[in-house]
Parts: sequence; C-alpha cells; structure tokens
Amino acid sequence: MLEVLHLAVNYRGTAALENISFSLNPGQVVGVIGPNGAGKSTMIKAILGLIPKRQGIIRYRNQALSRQLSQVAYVPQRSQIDWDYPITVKNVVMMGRTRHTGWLRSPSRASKAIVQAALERVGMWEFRHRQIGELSGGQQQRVFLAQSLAQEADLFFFDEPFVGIDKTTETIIFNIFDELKTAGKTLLVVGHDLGEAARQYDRFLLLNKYLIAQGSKSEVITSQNLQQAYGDSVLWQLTADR
Ligand SMILES: Nc1ncnc2c1ncn2[C@@H]1O[C@H](COP(=O)(O)OP(=O)(O)OP(=O)(O)O)[C@@H](O)[C@H]1O
Repeated sequence: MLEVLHLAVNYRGTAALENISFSLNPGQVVGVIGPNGAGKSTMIKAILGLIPKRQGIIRYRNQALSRQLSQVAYVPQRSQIDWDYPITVKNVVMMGRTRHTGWLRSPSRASKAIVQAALERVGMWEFRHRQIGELSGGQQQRVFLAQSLAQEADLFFFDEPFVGIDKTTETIIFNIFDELKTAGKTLLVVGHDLGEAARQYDRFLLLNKYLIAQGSKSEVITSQNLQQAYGDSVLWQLTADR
C-alpha cells in the first residue's frame, strides 16, 4: 500500500497543495481529477521526490518511498518531455532498464528481450530505430508506456496519458491498465476530463489544492464536490450526469 500523509507543497512561498492524505491499494487504478492548476502534476512530482515538499510523509509498504524508487514507473505529461532530444525509440525504452543494468553496463540479453516485448505490446517494435521526435503524439505516448512496462515496477504514475492521442493508443492504454491491475500493480492516473477515460478508474481523487473528495465514482462525482472543485466552470455541468 502507498500512503500519502498530510502532503503540502509550496512554490516560492505560495501553497500549491495543502494537507493531502490518501492511500492506494494494489490492483486499483485511481484517477486524479481537478481543474487546470489544481496541483495534480505537483502532487505526483512531490510523491516521487522530484520537487521538495513543505510537509508530509510518503510511505510504500511501511517504508519511505524515496528509498524504493526502483519500484516506481512514471510517465510525465508529454509537454514536459524534450522531443528534440536525439534518441531512438528503442533507447527510450531501454532507459527503463537502467535501474536493473546500471548506466555503464551494456544491456543483458534479458533486458533486450524485455524491451522488445514492451515495444511489441504497444505496437511500436517496427518503429524502434526512429527518433522519438519523428512520431505522432499517440505513438510517443505508447513509447513511454513501453518504457514504464520495461521497468517492471509495482507502482505506476501516469500524468495525463490520454491527451493528444488517437483511438488506437487509447485502447492500448486501457488494455494495459487492465493487465497491470490484474497483475496486482498500483496505478495513479491524472485525467484531463471526467468523460470516457474516467470509466477506467476504480477510485477517484478530486483535487484543487486540497483533496476535496476521494472514493468511488458516486461518492466523488457529485454536483456539490464538482462545484467546489471547478466553481462555475461548465465542464462539470456537462459531465456530472454521465
Ligand atoms: N515550477 C513552478 N513554479 C511555480 N509555480 C508552479 C510551478 N509548477 C506549477 N506551479 C503552479 O502550481 C499550481 C499547480 O500546478 P500543477 O501543474 O501541479 O497543476 P495541474 O493540476 O497539474 O494542472 P494542469 O491540469 O493544467 O496540468 C498552479 O497554480 C501552477 O501555476
């Protein structure tokens, strides 16, 4: 179980997150929803120790997560990745193996087989020699998904994986989420809307600086909670009754 206790984050003295507490159980896909600027990406980065927290404890299996980062796979928002960086599809996925092989050792036969299987799983093996900048948005997302699979992690964090992708990629991502769930993995997924993708989630965290609600869809997606998170934005009014 992953436990987040009283997490708070500041950016230059201004609070982006306050008093966030929840836990994640194995075999669940948990969706993080909330308006732009709610702190969804910030929450993932703080949990992973990529940015400092003002307060809070992050524990995985009763020990500090910071000492178990090899258990974690993270796929950041596409906008945060430098797509001009000269690297092939295959080497992006091979980077998922560095915790297993080390930076300086050449990859083992087993690692090469894992990378191939991951690329085949997302339908990108034939693109293995391409530069990542030369792919469509959906293909890029699939390559990073393959990298996370190659890591053989237990905890998966995906930041807005459904933005700017095609239907084929969406189906592949849904199927892989299902497989990871069945394998007892723990998934935290930042979603950009409450529509199609939200059907995938077993539980929801509704965020806007504070954790406004957490639980099942019927517990979280209520008019009152959405009003509190989104204010008078029309977004929730269109999606609340789905
Ligand atoms: N590096 C930074 N320095 C200062 N402020 C930041 C920084 N990164 C994010 N913020 C601010 O912190 C708040 C939370 O941002 P964050 O990107 O975590 O939100 P989000 O919910 O992921 O948004 P989106 O849905 O737009 O991706 C916002 O007000 C944002 O402007």
